[in-house]
Amino acid sequence: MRNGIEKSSNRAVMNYKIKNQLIHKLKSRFSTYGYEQVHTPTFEDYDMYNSIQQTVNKDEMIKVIDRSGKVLVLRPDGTIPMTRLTVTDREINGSEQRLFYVFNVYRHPNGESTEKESTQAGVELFGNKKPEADAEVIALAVHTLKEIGFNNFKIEIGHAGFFKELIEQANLSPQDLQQLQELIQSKNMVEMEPFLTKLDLPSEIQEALYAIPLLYGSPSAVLEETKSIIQNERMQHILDNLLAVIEVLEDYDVLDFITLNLGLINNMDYYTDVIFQGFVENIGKPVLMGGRYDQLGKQFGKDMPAIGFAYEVDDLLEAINQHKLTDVRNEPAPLTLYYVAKQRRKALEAAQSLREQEYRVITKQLEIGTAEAGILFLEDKNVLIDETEQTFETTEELIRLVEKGGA
Ligand SMILES: N[C@@H](Cc1c[nH]c[nH+]1)C(=O)O
Repeated sequence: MRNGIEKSSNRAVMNYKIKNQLIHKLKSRFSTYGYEQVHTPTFEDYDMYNSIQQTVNKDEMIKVIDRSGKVLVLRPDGTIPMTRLTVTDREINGSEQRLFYVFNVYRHPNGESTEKESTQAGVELFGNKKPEADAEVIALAVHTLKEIGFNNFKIEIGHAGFFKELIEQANLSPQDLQQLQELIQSKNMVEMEPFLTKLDLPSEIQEALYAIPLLYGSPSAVLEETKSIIQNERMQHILDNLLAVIEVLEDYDVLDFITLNLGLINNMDYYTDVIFQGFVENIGKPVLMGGRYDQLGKQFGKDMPAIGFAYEVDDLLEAINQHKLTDVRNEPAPLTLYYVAKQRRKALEAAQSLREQEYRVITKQLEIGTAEAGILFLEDKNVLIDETEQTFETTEELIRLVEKGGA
């Protein structure tokens, strides 16, 4: 205990501090790639979400009704409002845009989680369709994960169009499609085989679908294997596109962190091309998700290619804790300044001067037994009690003592 420091940091304070430091780190890194921060409203028009295709699942949205009876929704996603903002804002409309955000999204939980509210920190790159843009955001994801201190992590890259292309030819019922997606996602090869047999598909489609969960691993090997199940030009185009992105990622020197996973399925409908998720060791769910969504802009009136990703900040924090990567910078605890009633004015003045100099100061009336250490304004003297006791007259003298003591 120095200068009346009360060991204050309780769990809530610590957790918030760690979260803030993480967010600060992400924001600074996003900025160094030229992304600029914007914000969108928390309450949004339900009809807007309802009127567009490729939207958030309606059951997941959290609705509220305003005084006029209008149905609003708590921001269920970042990418949709960011796209609308970019399309409709005349100032930023037109050219390439790099934007980022840190805000909460609200969804009715599905799966194990019970939280309706989660913090996302995401980037969106609008107006660029090139593989270089895809690689840029993926490289940024790698850069941030490395910087946080993870060594063992992977960005899994897949393609939203690849699976779609195959199932289009298979013509499945929604239930079968759902089940197939689950089997692919869990790589459940044992159940996959009888399931596919039952569907009675042309054999080349059946084989291709069966192969999807196995198209997983180092980019070069997967790209090679995938060649054998290419059914048409569109699939060839998808493969060429993935290869082009991988080549840029090679130049970013991040291939060690990349896995190709053609069975990857993201839970948002708006993805059209490359999709990806970030996984760190021993954490079962992805800490970041993203992909290209070139058709969303059209829904708001402008054809505009786009790619981005978002960290689930709370999941990322859990991973940081598990991997013991918290590095909370210990700021000096606040100084405590005690006074007897008669000296209150003097003490408050001194506190003010210290605060002007960015010290954190708590003031308290002195009661018997309260002050073992701290800055005391007593009847007959002012004294700084630390490991030693030192008296002082003026605020300047006090500041000198505090600086010397490294309080
Ligand atoms: N909005 C997506 C993540 C994302 C950002 N940009 C593109 N995708 C999600 O919540 O999963």
